Amino acid sequence: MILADSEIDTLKATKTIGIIGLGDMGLLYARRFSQAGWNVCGCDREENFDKFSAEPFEVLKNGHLVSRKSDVVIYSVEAENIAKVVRMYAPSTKVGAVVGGQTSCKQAEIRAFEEYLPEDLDIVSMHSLHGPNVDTTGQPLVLINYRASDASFNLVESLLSCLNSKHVYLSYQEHDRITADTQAVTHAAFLSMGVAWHNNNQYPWETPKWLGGIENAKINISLRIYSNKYHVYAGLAITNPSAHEQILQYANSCTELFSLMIQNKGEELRRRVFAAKQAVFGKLPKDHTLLLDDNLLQQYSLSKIPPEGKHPNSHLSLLAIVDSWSCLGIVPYDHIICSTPLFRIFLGVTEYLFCTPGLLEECLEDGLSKTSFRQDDLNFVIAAREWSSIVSFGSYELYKDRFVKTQNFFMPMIGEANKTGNEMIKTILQRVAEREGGPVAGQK
Ligand SMILES: NC(=O)C1=CN([C@@H]2O[C@H](COP(=O)(O)OP(=O)(O)OC[C@H]3O[C@@H](n4cnc5c(N)ncnc54)[C@H](OP(=O)(O)O)[C@@H]3O)[C@@H](O)[C@H]2O)C=CC1
Ligand SMILES: O=C(O)C(=O)Cc1ccc(O)cc1
Repeated sequence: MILADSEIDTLKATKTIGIIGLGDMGLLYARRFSQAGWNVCGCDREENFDKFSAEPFEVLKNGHLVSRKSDVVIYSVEAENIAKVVRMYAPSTKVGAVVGGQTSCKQAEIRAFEEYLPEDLDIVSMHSLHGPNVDTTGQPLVLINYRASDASFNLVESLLSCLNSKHVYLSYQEHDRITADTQAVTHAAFLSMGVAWHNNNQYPWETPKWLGGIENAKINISLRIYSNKYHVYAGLAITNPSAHEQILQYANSCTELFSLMIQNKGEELRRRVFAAKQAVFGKLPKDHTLLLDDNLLQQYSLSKIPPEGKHPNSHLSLLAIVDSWSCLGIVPYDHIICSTPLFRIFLGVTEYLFCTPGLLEECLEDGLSKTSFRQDDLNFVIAAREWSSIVSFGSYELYKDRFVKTQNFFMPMIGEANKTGNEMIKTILQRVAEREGGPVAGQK
């Protein structure tokens, strides 16, 4: 429960909030809490201490110093490091404090808390379902009351209320299941697009094949992911066992649909894709309006060449996501309350392809009869399989190696792609907010 303003003012005057890990998300939280009038302290690795001298909150040398004086401690470190870092600082936690974390998959985080925190400490975890450069207003923020008194939970919820996000209450198991369904597969698709372009030695904005709004969305989001730190995506996929299954299904769906196309098994392909369409989109109300359309996305192109004509495209990456949702029994609309901006865009683009009259038939026809996309689709299948095996090996090193190679390939365009992608996301999030009648959120 969010407390009354007067009660929050009392907490602000008496409680200290500690953030361990002042990277992108930790800094976002520390700055926002401090701007809202909370007493905040934080730390990063000791060797980074001097980087934070201009921050408007107290920066300490290490997590022991943060833990011993803070009434709320939030760990905001890499998923890969969570157990190691919690083990280090947990014994220094102040008596009576409440502890949480920001990692994107909660199983490993909760295990670390269970194992290393003294039993009398409360645990309330959280997850902001957006990146650090997105306006927090109206975005989903998951709160997990794992083991806490009402007073501790209310303290954490009241603290987080200054972000103006939409609070979603889940168990950690529900959280991990939903984020595997939404984030992990979304990332797998966009990561695979990047690797396929890289392996084909192609910058998609230089190739007239990738024309039009849907293609702009694919390119901008893929490059946006490759502009980030690899560990965010690695941690989220590797630490979440449900994600392995989803990503494998995505790779299998890509392989099987592509096999049907190259064998020219039109009837089987149509039957399978239309059954998937029915499973995923069949229950949408008659008056459902599409979130996205090709015209809206047309303007967000990285290409210097004016668009000319239309190129056939099988849209294998989008056919495969609907097929995998259908195979896994996932109805993505059930998870909209927990959606990240990228998931909404992926769903929006997919919905556009599947629900615009005639478009799906056209792309299946292209996939079956046109060969101009075969090489790209083959590379896409290989890339999806590669990501699936990297995740199932659970190797951060392999993940990093694959990610960074493709990141380097796109480096010359990352700055411009981020600018265009930011504009695109801003427009889309405004559209989401208008549709839902909520507060308008967007890119900062
Ligand atoms: N970025 C995103 O879009 C989102 C990320 N998350 C999750 O939030 C967490 C943080 O992500 P993000 O901020 O992006 O990542 P960053 O890499 O930007 O931040 C993590 C920070 O923790 C620091 N750190 C590592 N070990 C310690 C330690 N022992 N003591 C203090 N600080 C330490 C790191 O230092 P160094 O770099 O030197 O190792 C780094 O500065 C991750 O678990 C991520 O999955 C959640 C929502 C969105
Ligand atoms: O929107 C997305 O999917 C992102 O890529 C940003 C992101 C990354 C990790 C999270 O735990 C939450 C959001």
